Amino acid sequence: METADKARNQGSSVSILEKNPKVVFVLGGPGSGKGTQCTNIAKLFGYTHLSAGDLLRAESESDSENGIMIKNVMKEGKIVPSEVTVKLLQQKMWKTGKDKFLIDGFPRNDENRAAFENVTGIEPAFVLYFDCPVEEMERRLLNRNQAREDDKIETIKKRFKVFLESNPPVISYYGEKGKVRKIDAARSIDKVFESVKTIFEAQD
Ligand SMILES: Nc1ncnc2c1ncn2[C@@H]1O[C@H](COP(=O)(O)OP(=O)(O)OP(=O)(O)O)[C@@H](O)[C@H]1O
Ligand SMILES: Nc1ccn([C@@H]2O[C@H](COP(=O)(O)O)[C@@H](O)[C@H]2O)c(=O)n1
Repeated sequence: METADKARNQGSSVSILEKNPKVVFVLGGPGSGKGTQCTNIAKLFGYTHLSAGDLLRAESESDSENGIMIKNVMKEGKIVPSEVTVKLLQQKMWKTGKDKFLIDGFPRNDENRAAFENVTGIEPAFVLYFDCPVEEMERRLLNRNQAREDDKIETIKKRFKVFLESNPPVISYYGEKGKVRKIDAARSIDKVFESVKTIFEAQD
């Protein structure tokens, strides 16, 4: 097998680095609007949108050895071990063949952050942080289509608790590096996107 093919199969970090990818982490609580805004950013600015939650949901439905473990962790609103999530992201990044990524819902905690940087050697260009009050996020999640098992109120409460405990260290870490772009996400989708656009126009 050719080296590049091997690397592609293994999700090798060396191969990803060859592309010198630009990565933007997109953070915010459950229901803050990350996915909605990422769809718009991807369209307008040509980024590839990768949602850590979507990758984990897909993996949980597969026959993989991790499937049941992931399902159970997600049902409890907890954070899946970093090596699992980083591997999924790494493989997906390589398979797309693209070099500009929005990574939505990652890093969820400091362990996620360190694992990604250690394994891939990639530092984000910046971190978009959608700041939204819990009450508004709860309203949005309960009004979403109720297609996700973790959008039941019991799991929503657990997800908020985990977010409130785990997100601040990540924001502090990147804040000290001057990489956090905080956005008031408690406004309409269009208003939030106006702020988002200003940030990306200044970067690209
Ligand atoms: N600014 C907004 N104002 C009102 N509703 C919004 C806004 N942004 C997103 N929504 C709606 O709120 C719900 C949650 O949005 P979205 O899925 O984008 O959030 P998220 O941060 O990706 O959530 P999760 O982390 O749970 O995946 C969706 O139904 C979406 O249509
Ligand atoms: N880095 C991550 C991201 C997500 N999870 C798990 O997935 C759930 C849903 O995530 P969304 O971003 O789609 O809301 C989340 O509650 C976690 O259980 C994770 O473990 N690690």
